[in-house]
Order: sequence, then C-alpha cells, then structure tokens
Amino acid sequence: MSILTESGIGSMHICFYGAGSMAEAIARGLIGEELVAPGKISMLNRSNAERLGELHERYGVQTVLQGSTNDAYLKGADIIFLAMKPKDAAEAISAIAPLLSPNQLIVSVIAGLSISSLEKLLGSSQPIVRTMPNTSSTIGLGATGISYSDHVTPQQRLVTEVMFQSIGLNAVVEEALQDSVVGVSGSGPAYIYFVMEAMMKAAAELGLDDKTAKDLVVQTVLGAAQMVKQTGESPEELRRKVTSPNGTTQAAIEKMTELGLPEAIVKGMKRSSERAAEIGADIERSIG
Ligand SMILES: NC(=O)C1=CN([C@@H]2O[C@H](COP(=O)(O)OP(=O)(O)OC[C@H]3O[C@@H](n4cnc5c(N)ncnc54)[C@H](OP(=O)(O)O)[C@@H]3O)[C@@H](O)[C@H]2O)C=CC1
Ligand SMILES: O=C(O)[C@@H]1CCC=N1
Repeated sequence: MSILTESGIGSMHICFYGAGSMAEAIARGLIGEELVAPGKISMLNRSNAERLGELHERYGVQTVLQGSTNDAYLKGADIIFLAMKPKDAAEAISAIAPLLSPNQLIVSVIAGLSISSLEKLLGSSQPIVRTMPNTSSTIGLGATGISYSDHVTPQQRLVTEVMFQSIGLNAVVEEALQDSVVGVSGSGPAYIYFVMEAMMKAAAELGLDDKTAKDLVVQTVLGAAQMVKQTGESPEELRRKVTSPNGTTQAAIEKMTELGLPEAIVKGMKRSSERAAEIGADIERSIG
C-alpha cells in the first residue's frame, strides 16, 4: 500500500479557518497535486465575501463566511487549518473550541503561536500541529517546519507529512526552533523577491527594458538555486567559480560587502525570528 493510501488523506475533509494568502497557497498546492478533491475542502473567512467568491471560482472549493453556518464545516472536518493573522488568532480560535472533538487534527500556520497557547485556547487534549510553511507551497515548492503536540497520533503525523510533502519539503523540528524557521524559510521567499526587485531596478538603470530585465533576473535566480541543488556544491564554492580574479564579479561582491549586504541579511533574518517570538509572547500575554 502506498504511503498516500495509508494516510487516508484522499477521503478526509479539510477546513481552512482563515482564507488568505497562506491558506490559498496550501489549498492550491493540495488540489494541484491531486491529493485532495476541491469538494472536500472548505475555506472560511471573517468578512471578505468577494475573496471567498474568487476562491470558489478559482478552485471549486466550498466557501463560507464566519457565522453560524460555518459550524457544520468546522465540525465535519478531519483537519482544520488555522490560517488567520496572529492578531486575530486568540479570538477566532477560542470561538471554535466548543465545536471541536478530540479526533480532529488542528494544523496551525500562525507565526509565533506556540502549542501551549493553542492548547490553552482549544483544550489540552486536542491534537495540534504547529507548522511554518511558505507561499511557494502554491507550486509544490514550499518549505515547511513541522512540530507536534503530544496528542498527535502516528496516523495524524503521517497525514501531516504526506500533505506537506505533496506541496514541497518538510522538516520536523523541535518546537523551540519554529521561530528560527520563520526567519529562514517562512519569511524567506520575500528576501529573494526583495533581491530580485533590486536586481531588476539595477538592470533597468543599466539600460535593459523591463521584460529583458525580468527574464534575465528570474532565470539567474532559478539557475543559481538549481545549481546548488543539482550539483551538490556549496553556494560558496559555486560563487568562487563565477568570480574571476580582479574581474567583474569580484568588483560587485567587494562593493556589496563594503555596503554591508551579508550582515544585513543575517541581521534581517534574526529580526524576523525575533519578531515571531514577540508575536507569540503577545498572544500568550493576551490569553493569560
Ligand atoms: N503569508 C505568508 O507568507 C505566510 C503566512 N503565515 C501565517 O499565516 C497566517 C495567515 O497569513 P496570511 O495568509 O498572509 O493572512 P491574510 O491576511 O492573507 O489572511 C487572513 C485570513 O484570516 C481571516 N480571518 C481573520 N479573522 C478571522 C476570524 N475571526 N474568523 C475567520 N477568519 C478570519 C481573514 O478573513 P477576512 O479577510 O474576511 O478578514 C483572512 O481570510 C498568519 O498567521 C501568518 O503568520 C505563515 C507562513 C507564511
Ligand atoms: O510576515 C509574516 O508575519 C508572515 C509569517 C511568515 C511569512 N509571513
């Protein structure tokens, strides 16, 4: 029996409580990889009916606004993704606690929110998975950190790992490291987009038209990531091969180093991780 069949994921109902960017990325990935049929996915949000309409049109998922009618979707789900912003989390999560049964798996994607805070909000016997995915899950190239509460069964672990593997790469990490995962891969795509924005701006300033600038930058980033993956060589080694003594790359790297780029990246990533911890602590304080 394949691991997919063994997990039973194909027959499960999945409810996304919070229907924003991250929920869409995961739902689209699960549907695109044909792991779950759209009819078995429901997506709920608070007030944005237009957004729900778009999701229904785009993917064929069931959608419903927050209110008494969403109870049935929440109660009937085998897996509930918590996917609202951290500032909305405590209120939204405590509102659904009375509806849940202990065999429903809760998967949180909320940055900073600890399993112990989730247990306070939901009840301590609920099986909970704390994850930190990223938006590249949309195209099956996500990177997700996963941590389990003590109540998650081996079967539920299998389902979780099958789901996240289908939309990218998984790393099961100690919960204490989840804020680090935020700094590395949760926020990570934005760092690369930021670099790409700067590269495209520079390309335009160097005289290239927008399309050529974009095409060259995108292919360069794609090629560099694939080189690291496929050759097994380290980024440092690959960089050395691009850098001729006293050539153009050396001149660029020297200028970027002089302007503090490596330090800025390290400090920025640490700040993201620190911010995740602050967000978690704020929620913890608010629920006492
Ligand atoms: N975006 C990213 O790259 C990543 C995000 N995350 C985490 O994912 C979570 C969601 O982020 P993101 O998708 O960007 O956020 P969005 O703002 O795009 O989406 C949040 C969603 O939550 C809904 N919501 C808010 N309050 C409630 C409520 N009380 N009941 C039901 N639905 C509610 C909103 O509905 P409405 O619009 O109607 O108010 C909206 O659909 C965050 O906690 C973030 O930390 C994790 C990894 C990466
Ligand atoms: O910016 C944020 O807070 C979320 C968490 C990780 C990526 N985006």
